Amino acid sequence: MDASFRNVIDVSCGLENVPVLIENSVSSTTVPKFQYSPENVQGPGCAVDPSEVTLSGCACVSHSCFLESCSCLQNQEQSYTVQGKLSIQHKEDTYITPVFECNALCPCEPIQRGAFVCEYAGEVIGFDEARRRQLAQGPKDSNYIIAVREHAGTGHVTETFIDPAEIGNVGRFLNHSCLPNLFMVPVRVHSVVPRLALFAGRDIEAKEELTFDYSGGYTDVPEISMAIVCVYRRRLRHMTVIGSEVQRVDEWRLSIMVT
Ligand SMILES: C[S@@+](CC[C@H](N)C(=O)[O-])C[C@H]1O[C@@H](n2cnc3c(N)ncnc32)[C@H](O)[C@@H]1O
Repeated sequence: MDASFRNVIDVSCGLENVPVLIENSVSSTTVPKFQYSPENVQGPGCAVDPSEVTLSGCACVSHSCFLESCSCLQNQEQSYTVQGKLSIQHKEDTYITPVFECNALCPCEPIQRGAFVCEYAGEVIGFDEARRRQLAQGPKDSNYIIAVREHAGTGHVTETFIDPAEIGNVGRFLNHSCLPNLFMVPVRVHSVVPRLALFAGRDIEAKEELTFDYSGGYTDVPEISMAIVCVYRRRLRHMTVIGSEVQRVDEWRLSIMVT
């Protein structure tokens, strides 16, 4: 990394895909104190929370909407090229036209195979703390601790324990399936601590529940998966490495759907 940056400080606190670094020539006292937000937030006098979905979605069922029929796109000319770049049509004496896009209420866009879906983010804890929390769980409590073991070619094993039970992101709501549509990959960005990223293992249509295999495997072959459904409880214990017995396999309190 460029030595002219204070690579210890990511001003975005990990909220951006790439760290926002401070140049070493900037004195630490002049680094502005502000809460970094990658998106607009509602401030005083703003009647509409910008993070809320306030535009209705289209009713397109195809995977790509057409200008003529898509209610989201109808207010504009073709805004993007087929390569996904903005169509730049600046002409003299014309105003820049706003862009309307499909949104979370539109059923038109499947999640494509290989697409990043979300992170399984939470408190990163040590083995002893993970075991302490695990042992403190009652038989009916859900287990959120994911243990990931990475085996380096040298024989070195790295263990990471992430618990989103008290502090965590949307990943905490994902259920286990032996026939999942997501798979987990440790990703390192700016830290030796891996981030647990979930990617689509196949194209996922609207309204499908998002699941991953807690044991770390991935198969989308139904015949193979059905054969291992009966060992779900044992697999779950294996997944957490440090031991978790799911007592009620019929428990479905919450699930995530693609909308
Ligand atoms: C990471 S949480 C998943 C979200 C959880 N269902 C919730 O509502 O918060 C893991 C817990 O969900 C439950 N769970 C996950 N997958 C399940 C499945 N396929 N069948 C029944 N329960 C499941 C188990 O209680 C497990 O300990």
